[in-house]
Amino acid sequence: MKNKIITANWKSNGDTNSLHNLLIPIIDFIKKKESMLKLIVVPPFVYLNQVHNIIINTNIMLGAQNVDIHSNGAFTGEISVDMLKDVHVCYVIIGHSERKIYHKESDLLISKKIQIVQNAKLIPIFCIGETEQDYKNGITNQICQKQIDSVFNVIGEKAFNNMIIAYEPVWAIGSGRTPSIDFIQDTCGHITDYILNIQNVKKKSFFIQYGGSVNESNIEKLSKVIEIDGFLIGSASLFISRFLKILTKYS
Ligand SMILES: O=C(CO)COP(=O)(O)O
Repeated sequence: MKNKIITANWKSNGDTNSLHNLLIPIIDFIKKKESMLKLIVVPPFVYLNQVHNIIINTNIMLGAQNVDIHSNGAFTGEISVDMLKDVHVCYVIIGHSERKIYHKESDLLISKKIQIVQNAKLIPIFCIGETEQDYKNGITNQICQKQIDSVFNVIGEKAFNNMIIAYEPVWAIGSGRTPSIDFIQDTCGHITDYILNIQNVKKKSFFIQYGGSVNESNIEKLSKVIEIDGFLIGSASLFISRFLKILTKYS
């Protein structure tokens, strides 16, 4: 049976009302549909508690968009992994390209965050992917390998067990453009083989999502990629009619 995991990354969007109004029909859909689909919703930090209270008693899971590497203490403005656990977070997006671009997060910091998250028994959604220039230069595989190597160097091969890896080409995020199906297939296949080789095993113990301009028009085509276990969706997950179409087509 193919894994189907959808993560809705709401980024820095929404408010108390709009997130409530978004979630109610999603919960209705998930309850009615006997589907193998697993759904993770990832609101901004300040709405985690509210969202938890709405999705409680459903099988929708809660994710966070970031975490600090420090535990509780004098780190003004930061959120620790203990706080995330306290508000029932199970997944944490780490290494998103927007955090690399706007907050200058390095591969080393990202690897440390993954370690913190795993030590707390939460599951990282580790974002990797190439810039447009890398894509044009034909070095996508090397870029993904470098990002994977950094995690391996800090945590070792066990890092990849049960992890979600999100292949998100930076140039596809929010642009309306996606790589070809063949390209996604080849890249995700390469990521899988590369990690299996590091682990020296044959069986995959991690999941791969694709992210970047996934929408209601391309979801059917994208879901044909056999290497993919699901999708990390940004803007299309903020509009209920679009998101329900995605869930319907993918279920
Ligand atoms: O960055 C993304 C999800 O983390 C993708 O965003 P879009 O779906 O808006 O392209």
